[in-house]
Amino acid sequence: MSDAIKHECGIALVRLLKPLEYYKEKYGTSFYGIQKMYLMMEKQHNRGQDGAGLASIKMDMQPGERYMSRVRSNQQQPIQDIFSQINTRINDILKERPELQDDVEAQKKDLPYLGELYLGHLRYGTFGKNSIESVHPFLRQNNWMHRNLIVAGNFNMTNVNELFDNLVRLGQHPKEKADTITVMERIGHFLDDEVAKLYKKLKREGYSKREASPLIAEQLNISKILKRAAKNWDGGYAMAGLIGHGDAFVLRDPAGIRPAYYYKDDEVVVVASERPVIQTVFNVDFEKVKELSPGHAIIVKKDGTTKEKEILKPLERKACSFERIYFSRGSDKEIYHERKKLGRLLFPQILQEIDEDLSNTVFSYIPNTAETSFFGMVKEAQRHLNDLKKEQILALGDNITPESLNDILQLRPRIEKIAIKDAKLRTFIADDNSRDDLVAHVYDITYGSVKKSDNLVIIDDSIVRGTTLKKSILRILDRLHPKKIVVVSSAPQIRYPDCYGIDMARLEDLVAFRAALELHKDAGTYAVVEDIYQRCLSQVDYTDVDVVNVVKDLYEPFTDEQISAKIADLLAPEDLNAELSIIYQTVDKLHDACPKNLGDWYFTGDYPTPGGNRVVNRAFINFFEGNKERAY
Ligand SMILES: O=P(O)(O)OC[C@H]1O[C@H](OP(=O)(O)OP(=O)(O)O)[C@H](O)[C@@H]1O
Repeated sequence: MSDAIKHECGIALVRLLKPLEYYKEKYGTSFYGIQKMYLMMEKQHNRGQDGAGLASIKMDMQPGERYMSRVRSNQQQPIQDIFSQINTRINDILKERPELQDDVEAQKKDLPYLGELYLGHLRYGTFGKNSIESVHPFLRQNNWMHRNLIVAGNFNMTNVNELFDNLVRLGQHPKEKADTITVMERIGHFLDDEVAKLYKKLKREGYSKREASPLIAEQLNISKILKRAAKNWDGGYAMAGLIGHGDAFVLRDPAGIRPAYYYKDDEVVVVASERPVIQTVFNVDFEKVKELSPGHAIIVKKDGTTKEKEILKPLERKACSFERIYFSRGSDKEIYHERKKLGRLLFPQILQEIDEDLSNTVFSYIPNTAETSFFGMVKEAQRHLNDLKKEQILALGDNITPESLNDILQLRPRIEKIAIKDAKLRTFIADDNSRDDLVAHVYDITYGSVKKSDNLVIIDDSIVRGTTLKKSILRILDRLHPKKIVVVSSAPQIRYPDCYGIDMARLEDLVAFRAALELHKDAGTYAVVEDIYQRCLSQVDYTDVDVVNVVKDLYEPFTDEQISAKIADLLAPEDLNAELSIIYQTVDKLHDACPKNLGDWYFTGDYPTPGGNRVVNRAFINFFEGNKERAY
């Protein structure tokens, strides 16, 4: 599997429950659905910037009339690109045929993309080629309406090879080994099977082929299809699909690794990867947007009946904590508080690192995601200073004077905007090849904000490969000549690869892993590396449930602090003048801050699905053998 595409990361689904005339009447436009899709996708651009795609379905069309459309783009600004393609096509037709302007029925017939059901996708494709073929949604077409399948997902499977072999065993001949194709073909296979069974049943009941078609669509049991299709999936996913006649579904993985939220009223059913997107676009309160339960699917039948159904037995909930720390937009009510708390909880470690010298310390953050945890960190600094002030004021007793009081009250945390990000891009989700150069040039600095006697505390949400620090931030901070730079990470040390959708694939890319290797070299215990390799090899033929993550043993002898100190050594440019230290969040405090998202495999090595242990050991084998392939 050398060039498969991974990390498909944002979905949006809209089902309009009323006829298009209703929206024209109420909202002044029959393009209501398209407009909402644009907003839903735009507001999730944090989840993927390499590609975007949209598919639409018109319901109840006559034979010979087009009812499915799809548009995809892998251009620079893919969301804008697909919607400008849609607008151009629609406007061109409207210009030629102005009589369509107010005739919704004719519009639906003759304008592309104008339908009742929409599925959008944003692609975060950090691996493999960014060709248009890798952009979702994917189509599996057929002349029977109810056999058409459109799939888009935020997912990553750890057992693609096994799933592929299963398809071959079914007699299929898949054109690619990529998990998207594998997953779609699997759903497609059971869709076909279900359709065939229904047809047989209806035939027995005396229906003709033509009469059977709408009845098949009506009786199609989506949850049964999903149960059979997803039985052997091992991974993290929010898998969305549309069926040609108008059924729709979104299925979430049983450990709840990938996120999915939905909202329903009498006009729409909406599903998205992030809650605030739905809140803003449909103007609804936090409480009205539901989280899709792990192992469940939301299924919207063509007649509008909407149900959340258990498809797979839920596993222990391990929702991805990196969603909360970095990946999601921080505008969600809960995520906003969680990020602030992450910053707050780091303050005691920071205070120690700066010898409690708050007068000579400037606080700042690396834009953009860390801004919220910065607020939390500063609020805690304020609270700490208030306690100090209280003590000092009380200690003054009768000697209190306006001047002495003033001196005390003047104490406050010094905060500055130090680092500036020139581009709106998220570098982490930029594709591997261009990232280093991007990181090196994307940040700039505010001069004149730090004195030579100052500590500079700068918080970032995560230090993964350390590229942002090494290639850019540390050098530019050093130009301000602080005495000491303290980099604070609101995430714990990332020690293990992710295999469920966030791009942390190669062990040797992770700076914590490189630090552990160096510590073993220093301690004369590097032989453990070969030993771990041998133990990884010895498990290659085990079934997934029996595999143990032996890479944990690499970190076992060292404390978090030792690893952090070594990371600082590795990341400090040789000519750095300031003293450098790095502080990471602890895993316990992360859980305290984000209690609903306890998925922490990249920090702890505790994978929520059996496939994870195989992946981490494979990643170690790849590292040891100098094999640049990804482990899943
Ligand atoms: O250690 P590294 O491998 O360099 O990765 C971590 C960095 O990448 C992310 O920035 P990004 O530019 O993606 O996004 P942001 O502006 O939203 O923080 C993140 O916020 C860290 O700064």
